[in-house]
Amino acid sequence: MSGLENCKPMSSWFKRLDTRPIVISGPSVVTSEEQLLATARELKNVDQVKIFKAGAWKPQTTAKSFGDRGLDILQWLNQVKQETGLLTMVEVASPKHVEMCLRHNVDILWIGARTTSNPFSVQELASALQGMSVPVMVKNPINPDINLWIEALETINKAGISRLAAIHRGFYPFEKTRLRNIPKWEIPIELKSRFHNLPIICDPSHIAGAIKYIPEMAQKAMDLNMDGLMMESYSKTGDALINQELQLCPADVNQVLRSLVCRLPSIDDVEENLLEKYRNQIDSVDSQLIELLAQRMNIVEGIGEYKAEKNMTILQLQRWEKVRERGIELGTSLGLSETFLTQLLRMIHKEAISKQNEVMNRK
Ligand SMILES: O=C(O)C(=O)C[C@]1(C(=O)O)C=C[C@@H](O)C=C1
Repeated sequence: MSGLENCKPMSSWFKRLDTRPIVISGPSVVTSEEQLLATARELKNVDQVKIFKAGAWKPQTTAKSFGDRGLDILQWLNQVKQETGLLTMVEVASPKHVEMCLRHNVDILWIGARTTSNPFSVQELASALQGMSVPVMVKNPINPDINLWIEALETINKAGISRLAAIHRGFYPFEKTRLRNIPKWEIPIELKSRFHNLPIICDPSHIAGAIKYIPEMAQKAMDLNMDGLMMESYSKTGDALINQELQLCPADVNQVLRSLVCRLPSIDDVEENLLEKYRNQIDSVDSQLIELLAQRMNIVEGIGEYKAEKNMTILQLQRWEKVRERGIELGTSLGLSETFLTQLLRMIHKEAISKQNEVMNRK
């Protein structure tokens, strides 16, 4: 593990945040004071919701309406805070936003996906945050670029922010998929394995893009041991301007939360010995798998030398087809999925080709 070691667990950010999952909810865009307050009042009745979020400045609005509207919303949010006791959270995209939020006692700031994608904007925000202690959450960039995400988190952290978390909201899909954003769960998993202390929140609303997929995405986030959920919601008494298709009403947020199964990250009793036993078995099988792969690559190198001598091409399509068919037949008969086998064999073949390339280039 390196960097971001000083990140504090969310339970220490504010007293109220000692639950799991920590739930953040609120409207994507604020249409009116009544809608904002009605949503907050209804969310107050949802036990697990601790943080009320609202977009005070949205890229959809015109430049002129930014400042005026933002200021109103920040004042309404103060009212929400006093009336409901919920913590408040606002997206910031410029130093001016940071300054206004801090002046109006917003509890938590978040940096949106589009801003994270731009290191210059992140640096400007970091300069505005220098010396402040406000907690900040950083959404993943639009593209599945983990380094860009890490760079943004580290830039904010270096400005002195240790109450820092990442928000996984999925990635822009180049092809149309069932979900609005491609989750690429391996990216937040990689982030967590590199930075153990960094809390990660999942935004199932933006990943799902449709209400019917939100529970499935929220459950997946829980199974990956994420710290919390950020869900779009609005009171039916008001109209949601944008993202209607993914906004739940507070009662539905409650429903999603109640249907979640929150499994424990580890257990301390006897069963842990059983888990330890399974893990030892896995370690031993993994070692064998890797040794066998190394053996296979040695043989592949031998074939590479033979091919170099006989002036044969590296790629042997007919043979590769046979290898693939044989592997899939054996694997599926043993209960492995065809997709998994196809990917695995393809990777092995790719590595074999690059090994033989090395051999040929050595000659
Ligand atoms: O059989 C060969 O000619 C090999 O080099 C081995 C191998 C493989 O990895 O199985 C690698 C490359 C070929 O395209 C076909 C098969």
